[in-house]
Amino acid sequence: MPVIRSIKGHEILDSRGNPTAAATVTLDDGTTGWAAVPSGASTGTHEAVELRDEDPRRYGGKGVLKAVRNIESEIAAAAAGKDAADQKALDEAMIALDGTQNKSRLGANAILAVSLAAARAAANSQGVSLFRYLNPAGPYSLPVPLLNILNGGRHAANSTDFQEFMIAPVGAPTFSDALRMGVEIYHSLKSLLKKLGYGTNVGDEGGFAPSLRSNAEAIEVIIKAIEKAGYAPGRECAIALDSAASELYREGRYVLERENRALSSAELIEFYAKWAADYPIISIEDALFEDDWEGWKALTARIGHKVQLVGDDLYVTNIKRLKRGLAEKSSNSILIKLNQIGSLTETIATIEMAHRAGWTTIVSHRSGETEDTTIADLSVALATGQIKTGAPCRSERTCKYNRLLAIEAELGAEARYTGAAAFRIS
Ligand SMILES: C=C(OP(=O)(O)O)C(=O)O
Ligand SMILES: [Mg+2]
Repeated sequence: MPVIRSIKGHEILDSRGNPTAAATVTLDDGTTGWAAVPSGASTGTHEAVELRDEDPRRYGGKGVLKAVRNIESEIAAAAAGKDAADQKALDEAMIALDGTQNKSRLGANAILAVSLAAARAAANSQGVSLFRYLNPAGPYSLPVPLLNILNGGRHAANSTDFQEFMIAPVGAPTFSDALRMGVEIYHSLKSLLKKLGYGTNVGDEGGFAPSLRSNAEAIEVIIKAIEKAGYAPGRECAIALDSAASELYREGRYVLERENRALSSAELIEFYAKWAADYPIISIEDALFEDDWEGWKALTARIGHKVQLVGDDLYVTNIKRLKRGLAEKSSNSILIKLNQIGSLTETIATIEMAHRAGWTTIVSHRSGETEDTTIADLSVALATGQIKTGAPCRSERTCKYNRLLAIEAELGAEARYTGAAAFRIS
């Protein structure tokens, strides 16, 4: 049983050029594990706290030296001598040490960096891949990649109101075929946008960010890109959205600037119902505001039988909010972001509760990412069936896709691609 000998904290940069926290855990057998924590832009109000410094002279007050100090002082002292492979005991000790509901004292970024680095160290010490360490018995499945090929909202200025237009290659036979399809459609979209006279600069997650005339035009150009790449929209490659509607919400209405209108919750639900009837949309995330519980319930009753409805800001990977969603039938799916809750143990508990209830789960990156690839292993280990990790370009996104290719190769004949079954809707 290798125990934790020491922990180092690091202030590193994320893909937006902002500082973020990382940690290295060293065990008494000499093995190490490193992990880094990403950072969101359209963060939910109910997320665990990302601790940042107040010193305006460093990174305009956005440094994470406080979190790093907490890793190296209090957390390191509490973790020293603990079994790195007893994830639950380690995470519970850090949560108790923090002592708050939202990890605001030590920082969810500090706690999560150590939580993940300890798991990596334990896997390295056992000489196994992280996905096998997380679930030694399997079964494993390769997720459907939800590739965000058109960025808007908080992730790209002057683009669509909705934040993410993703493609889901549900009809591919394997993960590598799905990724190839996604890449071909991404390049097909680029040439189509050029031909239409739109810009092909990219947003925070690597998707194009053109100044389109309307939100519907984004869907229409993506359908054309799927066809131009030689695939059947819907059957081979479906469309998934993340509206990030909390960012559109002003005084009880949803403001669509591109379309010069502000919709009530009921009107926006009808808007989605029409889109779901007109277009091959398989999934909508954060369709409504994070506290519009009544609206979510109505939306699920209206289109939940045929569209995956995913709560991101609504649940913030928090089991308490998920329980409310399950009781009220607020949606049929949950987005999983480790840093929304701040420990590996709590994240896994949330995924398992959702699966037990028959809901789907999507493991997700953040818009500010690092080269850490933990989410790829987590999606395979827990058979979440879907992963959201941006466009197939920019290394902080492709490292997750490349890790999934490596896992597929390691599994060989055992590798299973989830495909359309991941969505569990008719
Ligand atoms: C990945 C997302 O963006 P962010 O990290 O900015 O919250 C999201 O909203 O799903
Ligand atoms: Mg989201």
